[in-house]
Amino acid sequence: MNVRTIADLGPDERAAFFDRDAGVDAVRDDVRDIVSQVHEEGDVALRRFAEEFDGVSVGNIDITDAAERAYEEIDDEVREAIEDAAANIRAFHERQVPEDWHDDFEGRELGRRYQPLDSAGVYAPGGTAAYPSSALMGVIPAKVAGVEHVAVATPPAEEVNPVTLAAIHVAGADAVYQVGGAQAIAALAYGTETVSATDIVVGPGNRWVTAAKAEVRGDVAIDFLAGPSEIMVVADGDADPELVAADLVAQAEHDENASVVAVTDDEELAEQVAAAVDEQVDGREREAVIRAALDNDASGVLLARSMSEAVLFAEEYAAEHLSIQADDDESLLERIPSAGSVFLGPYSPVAAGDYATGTNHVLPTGGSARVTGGLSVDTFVRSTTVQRLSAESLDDLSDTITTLAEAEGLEAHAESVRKRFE
Ligand SMILES: NC(=O)c1ccc[n+]([C@@H]2O[C@H](COP(=O)([O-])OP(=O)(O)OC[C@H]3O[C@@H](n4cnc5c(N)ncnc54)[C@H](O)[C@@H]3O)[C@@H](O)[C@H]2O)c1
Ligand SMILES: N[C@H](CO)Cc1c[nH]c[nH+]1
Ligand SMILES: [Zn+2]
Repeated sequence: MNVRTIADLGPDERAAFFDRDAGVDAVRDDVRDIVSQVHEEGDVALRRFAEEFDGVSVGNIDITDAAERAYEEIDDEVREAIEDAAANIRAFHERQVPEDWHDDFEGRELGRRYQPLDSAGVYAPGGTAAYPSSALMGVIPAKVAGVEHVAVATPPAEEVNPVTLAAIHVAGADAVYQVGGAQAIAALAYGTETVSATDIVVGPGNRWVTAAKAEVRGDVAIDFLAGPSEIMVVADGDADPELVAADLVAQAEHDENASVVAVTDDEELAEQVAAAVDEQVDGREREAVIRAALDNDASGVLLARSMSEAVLFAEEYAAEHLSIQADDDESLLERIPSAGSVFLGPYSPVAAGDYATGTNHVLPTGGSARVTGGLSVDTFVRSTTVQRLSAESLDDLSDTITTLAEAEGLEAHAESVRKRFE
């Protein structure tokens, strides 16, 4: 890997770091076509795409029964790890359950109530790697929120990954379908003969999955775009280059479209990180994927003229994962509010949050961390405001209401208030 200096990046090179949706944009037309075929042909299209994209001839699309069996059959050690991670994820998300409230505002009784959505569709990726952890991250918050029907879609295979199925069972899903990619998102959004349509479609995935969520948004609720993984490491000269490199390589391992960046003001550290990355990639099982991700226009080891420049770059990047490996990590964090999830200090590798701390790993990518956080209980609840006014409190407000109604030319609005006092 080469070290590049931020100040020397050309405008296009710089823009590439902040425009990370290019891979998703490139498949939008294909995905629109897949989504409309599923909408029109249902299960027939799902089976056709399973053959075409997954090389699998699917019998039963509904494999709900297989989840409990897989749970019984997997290794004890793996079952325990799933249960351990699930308990931590559940505990963290239980803290997020919003409470109804109401209060008296000078005679106006005002409140907010929360209700779970009726149903949710969770995508658990499984193309080039299996993602049991994503099944936990999608299903558990929905169930903690109180969603009655949670369905999971995961790519088809001769034998769907048993660990993913076991995780789906532990998380408490109500239905499991073997369908992957854009076609899975379309099925959860619109329904087919086998798959029930859901109120919201959530979960991470590759660029086809992500483009499909963008396509169905509007017809159905989605969480946000949680595409190919990203990491931004902000490091000072005291950071351990081997650890910085390890975190970059780990996220690069997800997808050739993943984006991984380290930024520092210390030239020696930058060179050491770049060299350590090269060493750590060699001979890995997913070496080709990692190398492709490292070659991305939005990946690199960057040298800043100061930590202030590094911080500004990281804030503009708005990474899915922000790792700060620097002495004054808390004060740097104050200056980088845009990130999906933050990892502070040398003992907080992103992999810890990926699996087991309890925080959610379904996180916004492509810069959308500027405006949204990750998956949470909030994703699965709707809020309603409620109000009851006394005669006196309506009287107190009536001049304000009628004056504004008349200023808007909406006489009937004003009249509906005056009528109460005739
Ligand atoms: N942002 C997040 O929160 C987050 C969390 C976990 C994983 N991820 C990302 O999820 C992704 C998982 O990717 P994956 O590929 O392993 O699994 P996946 O399940 O997302 O995608 C596999 C599916 O892609 C479809 N597909 C593959 N090639 C296609 C083509 N040429 N045309 C149309 N469809 C095609 C197939 O239908 C296949 O079933 C990675 O990018 C990873 O970084 C993101
Ligand atoms: N880093 C991914 C989110 O971008 C989550 C994950 C799942 N498994 C391993 N990692
Ligand atoms: Zn990961």
